[in-house]
Amino acid sequence: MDKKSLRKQLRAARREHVAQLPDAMRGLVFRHPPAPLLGMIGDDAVIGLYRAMPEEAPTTSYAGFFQERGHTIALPRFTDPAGPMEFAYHSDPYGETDIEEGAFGLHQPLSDAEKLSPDVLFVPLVGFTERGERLGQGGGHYDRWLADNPDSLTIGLAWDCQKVEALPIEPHDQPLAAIVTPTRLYGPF
Ligand SMILES: Nc1nc2c(c(=O)[nH]1)N(C=O)[C@@H](CNc1ccc(C(=O)N[C@@H](CCC(=O)O)C(=O)O)cc1)CN2
Ligand SMILES: Nc1ncnc2c1ncn2[C@@H]1O[C@H](COP(=O)(O)OP(=O)(O)OP(=O)(O)O)[C@@H](O)[C@H]1O
Repeated sequence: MDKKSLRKQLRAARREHVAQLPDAMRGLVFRHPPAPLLGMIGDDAVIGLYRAMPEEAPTTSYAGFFQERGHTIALPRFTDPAGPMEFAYHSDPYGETDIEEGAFGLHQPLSDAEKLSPDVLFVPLVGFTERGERLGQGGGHYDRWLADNPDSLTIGLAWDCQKVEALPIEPHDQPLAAIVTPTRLYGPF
């Protein structure tokens, strides 16, 4: 199946899965990274997160967790929707006073927030394989950023229903170091 059809099918599966999740479950999943991954994250690591859309794996608990441990948190930011994605300092994951609406309807750090280069990057997925291949929204934003920043530790967050046997991987597709779902850790590879 091509990427476009796969995205359509996987977004529908994700939507249905999240719609049937009991409210009480939402706060219990993705609380903090599994121990094998935490052991790979240095105390000084800058942590790149994303502001989850309702159907994506939630990141609120990870933001609180890393903030409490003294990590610097960064979020994606676009100065121009047609331009590259960058990451910038997110100082207030609890109060969310330092973000505004940006490209793609997503909330992002203010334009004067310091630009940062995350050492560890948690990325949203549309689909993944158990070998660490990923399918994203199709903008190429993460693929491009990862091509320019090959040393970052890249970890996908996804629901179990987003796993597929195979993806039509292209040369520019950047693999993940690990994937976390509510029931499994795939990798680290
Ligand atoms: N929460 C979140 N933040 C993110 C991303 C993401 O996938 N999720 N990105 C990933 O690159 C970057 C923004 N790029 C994006 C590129 C395309 C679409 C997009 O096509 N959105 C669809 C709706 C998708 C859906 O229904 O799930 C749209 O606008 O029609 C979204 C974000 C950085 N921040
Ligand atoms: N390193 C790169 N340099 C230039 N163009 C790139 C690069 N990586 C990806 N692209 C372009 O971005 C577009 C989207 O790529 P693709 O469909 O693989 O995105 P994706 O798997 O959904 O991942 P992403 O989350 O990165 O958007 C493609 O047209 C691709 O050619």
